[in-house]
Amino acid sequence: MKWDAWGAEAAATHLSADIKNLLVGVLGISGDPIDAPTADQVRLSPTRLTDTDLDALRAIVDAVSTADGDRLIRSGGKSTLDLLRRKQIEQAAPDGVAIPASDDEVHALLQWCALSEVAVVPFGGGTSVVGGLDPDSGEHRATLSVDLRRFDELIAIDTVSGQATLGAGVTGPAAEQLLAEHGFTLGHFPQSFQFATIGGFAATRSSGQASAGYGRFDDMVTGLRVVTPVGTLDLGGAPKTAAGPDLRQLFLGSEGTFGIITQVTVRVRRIPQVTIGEAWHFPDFASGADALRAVAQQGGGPTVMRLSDEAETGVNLARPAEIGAGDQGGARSGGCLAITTFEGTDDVAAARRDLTAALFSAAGATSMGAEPAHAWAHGRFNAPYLRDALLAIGVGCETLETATTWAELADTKAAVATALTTAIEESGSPALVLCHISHTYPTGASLYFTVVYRATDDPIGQWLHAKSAASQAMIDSGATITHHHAVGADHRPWLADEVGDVGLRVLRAVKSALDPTGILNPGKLIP
Ligand SMILES: Cc1cc2nc3c(=O)[nH]c(=O)nc-3n(C[C@H](O)[C@H](O)[C@H](O)COP(=O)(O)OP(=O)(O)OC[C@H]3O[C@@H](n4cnc5c(N)ncnc54)[C@H](O)[C@@H]3O)c2cc1C
Repeated sequence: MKWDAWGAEAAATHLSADIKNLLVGVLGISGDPIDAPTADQVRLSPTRLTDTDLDALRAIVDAVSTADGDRLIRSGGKSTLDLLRRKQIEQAAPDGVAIPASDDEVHALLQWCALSEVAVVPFGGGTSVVGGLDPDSGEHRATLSVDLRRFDELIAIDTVSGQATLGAGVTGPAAEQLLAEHGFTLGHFPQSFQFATIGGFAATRSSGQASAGYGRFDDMVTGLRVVTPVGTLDLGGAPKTAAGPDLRQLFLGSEGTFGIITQVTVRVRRIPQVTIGEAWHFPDFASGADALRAVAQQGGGPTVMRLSDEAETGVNLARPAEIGAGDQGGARSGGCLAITTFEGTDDVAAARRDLTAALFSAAGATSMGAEPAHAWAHGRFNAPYLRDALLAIGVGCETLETATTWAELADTKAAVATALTTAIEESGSPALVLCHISHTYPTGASLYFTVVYRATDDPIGQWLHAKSAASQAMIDSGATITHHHAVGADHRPWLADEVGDVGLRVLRAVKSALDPTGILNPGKLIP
């Protein structure tokens, strides 16, 4: 993973001259590259760990570093805010990095940190988009990034029950590869799939693009091992239990503030025999949303089901390589694009497709065939590279998401889009706001927004203003502050609105029981 951008070096996207000219015309940018330091030019805050600290840490773990390169790569996640910070000369970073290899080492590290007043930021794939990896030391004297990459094994697989235990540091592709050797799949494909980890998915309640068929990551988890400063919990076992509240739920979404997840047991499924892709054209977003609701409420439908609004359809966001080439490559004008996939045996996938097609057709959809769905599947992990190319020429680009009930969906979409547009326009730039329905449930859906605008001389302040307006609009319209990106530092000011004062007291009580000195991920999740 690059330190200042998304993804692998070789996979960078370069904007075509046509797109650049379009952006110059629409946003009024110059098109020239903006200033950004190389890694060598960045000045990190000096480490506050002493030689005595490092000796103590190295007695616990053999991989401990205070090298600038190791600290820089773990100094944040991959939100636009993070990437804008990476363009500054002076940057904050954790004071050191430790890479433990066993539960015992994690426990010893936590105990040493608690005694030594050193904060701990658990680090998975480094793909947080909510400030979950900010090197915040809180009340403590230093910050240690604890990287889980050595927890990289398939620990066990039970092919009879359909469940597998994976180390927290296993990445998305590694998990699929390890499970495929036994004929199974996890079916969790967030856009950050290539770099994010099993532990990170659990810690943030991640949701993947195939959630209509496989569920969210928290639906897949059957067991967890969590190491805390006061001891280790092994949770899960029986498929369901009435033995009191489900403690696994305390740790799903705990974002490294209650403990470090070292193993996750997940429900896995046999690799499907076939996957059919099909795209659909709806006359407008309202009819498309009604159709997705009908399918989600009926059940037995697609594995992937998403609907772009008119603006997103118009700019071709489903095909990052062809942005601006006209909707669906010019095949149709107006309306909205929906993408579906269906899995199973030949018969099951076909039956699921037919059930969905009947409801879609009744809502005015026409099939566009398989090709646009294949194009989406082919390019679905590429869009984040585009953001880097935009930021490099002074175009702001960020995504944010929420979820609400079907009854409130249209109002929430309008409120968030208006808040974003108004806030960006107040900064002096036009705003292009795109949206799609990314995850569906019988009772509601998540809305995923992309906003593109001209960055000002204060791009961080500009984005914080827009993000704050959008977050407030979500809360005011009764939607959640986050459907799957988590809370981190960025959404923390709105958590009280979401869970109430008593809810916050419960979370604080749990934290103080598990982490009495408050070393775990200060400044995240709990205000
Ligand atoms: C381009 C892009 C696309 C994305 N698309 C999606 C998407 O489609 N769906 C989605 O759900 N999310 C998405 N995300 C957000 C992000 O990928 C998820 O939140 C992911 O689950 C984070 O996993 P990670 O391993 O990278 O964790 P990190 O980013 O390393 O950490 C995330 C948080 O969890 C904590 N943490 C990490 N590992 C552990 C552990 N083992 N124990 C305890 N705490 C831990 C960290 O301290 C941090 O607070 C996207 C992000 C980017 C940059």
